[in-house]
Amino acid sequence: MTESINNVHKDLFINGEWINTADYKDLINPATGKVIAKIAQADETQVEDAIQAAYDAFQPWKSLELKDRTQYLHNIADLLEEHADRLAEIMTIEQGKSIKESKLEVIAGAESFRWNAEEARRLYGETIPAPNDHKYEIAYEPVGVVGAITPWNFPSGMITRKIAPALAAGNTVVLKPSSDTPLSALAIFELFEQAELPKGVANIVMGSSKEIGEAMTSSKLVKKITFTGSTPIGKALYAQSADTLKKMSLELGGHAPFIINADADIDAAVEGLMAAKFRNNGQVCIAPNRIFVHKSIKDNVLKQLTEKVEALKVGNGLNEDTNVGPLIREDAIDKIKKQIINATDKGATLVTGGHRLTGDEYDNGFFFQPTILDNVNRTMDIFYEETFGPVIPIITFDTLEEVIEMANDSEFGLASYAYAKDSKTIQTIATSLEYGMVGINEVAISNPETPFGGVKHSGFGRENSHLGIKEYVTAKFINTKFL
Ligand SMILES: NC(=O)C1=CN([C@@H]2O[C@H](COP(=O)(O)OP(=O)(O)OC[C@H]3O[C@@H](n4cnc5c(N)ncnc54)[C@H](O)[C@@H]3O)[C@@H](O)[C@H]2O)C=CC1
Ligand SMILES: O=C(O)[C@H](O)CS(=O)(=O)O
Repeated sequence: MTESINNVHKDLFINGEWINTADYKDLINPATGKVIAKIAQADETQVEDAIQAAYDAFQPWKSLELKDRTQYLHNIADLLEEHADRLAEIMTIEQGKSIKESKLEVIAGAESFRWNAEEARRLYGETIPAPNDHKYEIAYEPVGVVGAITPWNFPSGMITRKIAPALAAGNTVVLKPSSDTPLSALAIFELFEQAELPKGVANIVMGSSKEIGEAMTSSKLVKKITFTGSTPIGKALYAQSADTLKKMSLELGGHAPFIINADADIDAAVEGLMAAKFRNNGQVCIAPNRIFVHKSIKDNVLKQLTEKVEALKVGNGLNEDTNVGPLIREDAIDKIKKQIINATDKGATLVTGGHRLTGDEYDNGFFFQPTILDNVNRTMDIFYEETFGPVIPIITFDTLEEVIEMANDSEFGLASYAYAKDSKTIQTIATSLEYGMVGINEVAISNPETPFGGVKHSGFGRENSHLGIKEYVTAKFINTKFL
């Protein structure tokens, strides 16, 4: 286990060189609570060096012939696939998720590099009808240096879905990965080095989030910030970027409603809910967080769900039979416990779970029982706060109008789901939900081909798909008069 961790670089990668620092910070394995590595912490000058390196690399990278530029991305995709087992092990050790999920995430990252390499070749400009002696054109041009700040819940996927389109469109990047999961990012950068990506095209700095965030947002050289993480930090970065007027993509919190209508296929709904809710132990911004069940089918749904939840195997993600790993940190357990206590104090029923798992089997890891709460209502914090953990709150409803109103009663607007059969009901739900994504009788809503992103306080901008790469270009209008 320690070999894969020991062999990863722990330093900054700036202008094609591994750079050490004066300060190194402990990294914890959430399944054991033990220190597994010491990670370089950049000082202010080193962050500026990374931004400058990306700036210097921009013109040559942007000017490469497209087939040459995209070949680098194809090579990176090959390397990600080749090293998927090692990258997955590193991810599970630092983040906790099951090894199967980690491997799928790395493979999806390779797919992201391939998709964007292909899509870069279709970043066609446009011509607009113009007078005979004029030509009106739109050309899509890369924005320049991109500052990317990523979270810990998808330590590899969040990086690949940002860096792949940025590089494909001709930009250069400075990445600040989450301080909870830097090793997956560093292992990816080792592959960039192996792919002989030109110096400065991709740089990585770890250190104080606040200081690096401030350096990126205040820099005149950085033209775009792409961020995935919590809504308060997203808002802070938005405000900080006002002075330099950066282009931004913000993929923030979610609080997905999951509606099970009276006519739903209950087996399919329960299966979809289990898959979406317990992926990465609920630490997913598109995880179902408020489960609205029609009162006529509640008992049946609850029975099936309880059996499945109680059968989940919680443990170290490295064990092949683990379904659900630990939470990321101690404070994640505190947040969930607080929501559960608040809900039960106000009348919710604890159907199963509700407690931290301790004892030899769980080391000193951050393990929590998969939990179901019944009789949840709007007086409870869990109705409005993002949970980011293995808790299923059940809320019953009577009419379609009532459930749509409740589902939309959230400051968030990222993902939403509904299970129903009647086509008019489906149409009403799909058009009425105020969310960036709606899954109908389906929970797989994140693919390289399809747009991912939210509305309201879940942020703006889209990742993946033909829209995702457009977030990394500007549209230039060229008006030529022929003399
Ligand atoms: N949308 C999503 O996928 C995510 C949502 N969250 C939500 O946020 C809650 C808290 O999780 P955290 O890890 O604390 O999220 P966070 O928003 O603090 O962390 C996300 C990233 O932002 C960085 N960051 C933190 N403060 C910053 C600052 N002042 N300037 C620049 N970068 C900064 C972090 O180092 C990390 O790289 C979770 O419980 C969950 O509700 C967290 C992670 C991902
Ligand atoms: O939590 C997220 O940011 C996403 O849900 C990850 S994924 O579902 O697109 O893989």
